[in-house]
Amino acid sequence: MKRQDYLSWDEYFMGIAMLSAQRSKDPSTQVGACIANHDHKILSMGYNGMPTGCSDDEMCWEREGEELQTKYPYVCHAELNAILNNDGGSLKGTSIYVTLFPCNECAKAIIQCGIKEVVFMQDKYADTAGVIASKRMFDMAGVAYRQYIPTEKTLTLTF
Ligand SMILES: Nc1ccn([C@H]2C[C@H](O)[C@@H](COP(=O)(O)O)O2)c(=O)n1
Ligand SMILES: [Zn+2]
Repeated sequence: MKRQDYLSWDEYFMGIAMLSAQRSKDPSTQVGACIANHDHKILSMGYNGMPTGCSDDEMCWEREGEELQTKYPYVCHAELNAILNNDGGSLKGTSIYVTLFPCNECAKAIIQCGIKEVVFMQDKYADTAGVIASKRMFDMAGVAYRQYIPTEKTLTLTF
């Protein structure tokens, strides 16, 4: 008889997004994303981080203060990194698994590259204009979004 406690596709793709988030150097919010197609193939992954060539050690990671001294103008979001990390093939009709609901800038990129489904874990910025705008754009553009339903399964990774 086959194993019964294997990961579902949702658990697998969200698990990859969660693992990717652990690469983030952001001290307050680590976000991961994983893009998969209808054949359950993973096409790309990403996490929030500074652009290539912009040193993680030299850039600011502050949330507050003079804008140019915060992380916000510089950090590349997990979803955008996952889209840009894709190796040239089409992302049309794919699903993006992301640990935090996409902001409006990532929502535009998600729509423009043809991703058709967003599966998110947290929505802690649901009340912000950015996330409200994302949902408005997804609704208009026919991008489905659904919250990942936690399964309480625990997986221990020992490195
Ligand atoms: N959907 C999102 C939303 C945010 N991020 C990144 C941008 C920042 O690095 C961090 C948020 O920081 P906070 O304001 O919570 O201190 O998360 C992302 O990658 N994707
Ligand atoms: Zn974003």
